[in-house]
Amino acid sequence: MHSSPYFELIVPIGFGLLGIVLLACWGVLRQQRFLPWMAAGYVLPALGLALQSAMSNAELARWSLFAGLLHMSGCWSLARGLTMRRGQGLRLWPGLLIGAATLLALFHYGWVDDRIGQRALWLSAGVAAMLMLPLGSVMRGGTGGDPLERLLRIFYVVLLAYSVLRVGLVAWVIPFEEIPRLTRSGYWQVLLAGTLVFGIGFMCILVACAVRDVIRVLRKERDHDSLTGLLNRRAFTEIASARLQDRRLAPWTLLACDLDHFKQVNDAWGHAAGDQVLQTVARVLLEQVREDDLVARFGGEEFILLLGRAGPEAAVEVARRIQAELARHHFDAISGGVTASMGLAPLASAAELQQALVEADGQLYEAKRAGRNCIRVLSPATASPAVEMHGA
Ligand SMILES: Nc1nc2c(ncn2[C@@H]2O[C@H](COP(=O)(O)OP(=O)(O)OP(=O)(O)O)[C@@H](O)[C@H]2O)c(=O)[nH]1
Repeated sequence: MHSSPYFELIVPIGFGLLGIVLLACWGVLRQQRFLPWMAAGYVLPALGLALQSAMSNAELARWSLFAGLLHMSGCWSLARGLTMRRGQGLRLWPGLLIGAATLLALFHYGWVDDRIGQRALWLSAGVAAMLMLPLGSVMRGGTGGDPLERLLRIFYVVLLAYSVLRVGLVAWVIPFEEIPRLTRSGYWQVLLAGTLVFGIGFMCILVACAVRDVIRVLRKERDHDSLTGLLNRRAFTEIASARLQDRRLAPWTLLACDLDHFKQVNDAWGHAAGDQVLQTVARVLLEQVREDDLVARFGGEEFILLLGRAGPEAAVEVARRIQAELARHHFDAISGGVTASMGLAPLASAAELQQALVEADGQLYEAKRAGRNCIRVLSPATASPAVEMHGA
């Protein structure tokens, strides 16, 4: 089996292009800082392969150190990119040690004692050892059932297994010393074909993961209030409509909560202190409700809660609890607690959501008019503002 010189060139060029695609993706997805490392993990070995493909065995001996450097630094970049993707670092010294040992061996078997088989063996072993560096980082933690993450892991494990297997093949199966020109041999052709197919697959998964991660971040930014991290109005409406389909969570009550005289907090302690109070209030609200309840900030100092498995009486209990907690809470940014007015409205289905928002807001307005720091509830039976309760 003899390889075509075109094929020998197509593979490194293909790899270089894949590296450029990764770089271009990084240009768009700037937060994905692992992408340039992965791009280097493609481009540097591609240069090494191109160099090797163009040479006779005698030339390979003289250039082996340089080609080895390209392969080693490329593999280290790949390892660095994979650990960075998992939000971890990669220590430099194990990579330096592996790289130095490999290059030393390549120098010896290229310049001192020219033995192509030994060079191939040491380079394969160096590549396998370098690719092992991110093993712990890639395999640690669950994939959360994410098919892309699982696929990425599988690809990495196959890449590692292949690079280890290659060390065995090179050591015991392939008679390198009898191959007149390594880069025209069947071994080289299979190596290039396998590397190309694998490289394309790996790159597709990497890009898909990067795009998916960016979409997740954008979606989070779209759905959440940047100051408190709570749901914003848009996301609240969307998620509440879906949650209201779940009959197991009935009955529901909508709770509108607005801090009293918040302008005075800003005026007395400054806007930054006001921001900190809003963040703390958001935490208090989340602490006082169940996990499947929804808490949103609709803007300013107004918060909306959807309470499940809570009729008006249970919801009033929650509102009282929140008021009591806000009053006694120690806020770092201001002295003393804050008070809040609350308006409650029951609802039976998603179709009633918009109406219930208006009603809860109406009750909140009533609570403000009644002197603040109190709770108003729209009675479900009479659909009129019936219950009046003063808070803590
Ligand atoms: N620090 C801070 N203040 C905000 C934010 N959004 C709105 N505010 C302030 O909240 C205050 C709301 O003032 P008002 O609407 O008069 O309400 P209030 O002073 O709480 O009075 P009542 O609601 O009637 O009890 C304004 O001073 C806004 O500038 C924010 O994100 N951070």
